[in-house]
Amino acid sequence: MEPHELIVCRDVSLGYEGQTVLSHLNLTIRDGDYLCIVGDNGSGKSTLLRGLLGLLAPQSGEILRAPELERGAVGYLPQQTRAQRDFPATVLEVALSGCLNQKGSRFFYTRAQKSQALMNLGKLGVLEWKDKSYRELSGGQQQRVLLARALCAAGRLLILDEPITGLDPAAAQDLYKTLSYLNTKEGMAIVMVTHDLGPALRSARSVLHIGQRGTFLGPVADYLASPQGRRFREVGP
Ligand SMILES: Nc1ncnc2c1ncn2[C@@H]1O[C@H](COP(=O)(O)OP(=O)(O)OP(=O)(O)O)[C@@H](O)[C@H]1O
Repeated sequence: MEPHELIVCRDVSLGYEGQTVLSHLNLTIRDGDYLCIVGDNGSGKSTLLRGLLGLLAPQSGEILRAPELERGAVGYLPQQTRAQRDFPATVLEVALSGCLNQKGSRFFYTRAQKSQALMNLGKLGVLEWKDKSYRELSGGQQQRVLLARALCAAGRLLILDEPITGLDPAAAQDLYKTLSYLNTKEGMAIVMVTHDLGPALRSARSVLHIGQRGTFLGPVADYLASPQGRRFREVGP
């Protein structure tokens, strides 16, 4: 792998127990990339994220990861479930749990990890709630805390699975602004699965569209001119 490459998928097929969901995918994620993954329900977007994260082994082909990602330095914002919304911990504890991968066998978080968690809560504009109970926050507020948590884990890459689900338009716009800031000012690579194409594509650089009639991978402008992208334009916002 080249030094600026984070994840390289070579001719990768992914699926479950004999069923192949994605076939022969070639994809490279590099430092500073901002990739949106789009496609119909059930097309395999979350499956691909599992592959990128190393949670699902490819059926064929190979997925290479930069060494620091192998050690867990990926920020991951999964789709939220109802049960997670009720998590009994303070906002700071939730953010700090993003540092778990770096904690090793130590029982306590270090002072540096606490400062990092506080800094990330500050970046997301939720520092004032640090001692509040997480379960008492609204969905949008919780999403910001979870993004701060993901940032605690992220070295160079953030992976997000439908991050604006349940957010009102203003909260969604705030989230996109934050992601743009992290990408352009801090050089964080972002890979995001979304159904919210219009606003998402305004900040993304490239698109992977997984469709029944084949995949598209390329810059946003080329996507919008492609058959898949044109279809989206007809039905999109
Ligand atoms: N753990 C699993 N075991 C077996 N099959 C699965 C599993 N997870 C997903 N699938 C199947 O893999 C296919 C792709 O699912 P996936 O969740 O990756 O799609 P998606 O594009 O993320 O969908 P959505 O837009 O609805 O979130 C579906 O047919 C689904 O039923």
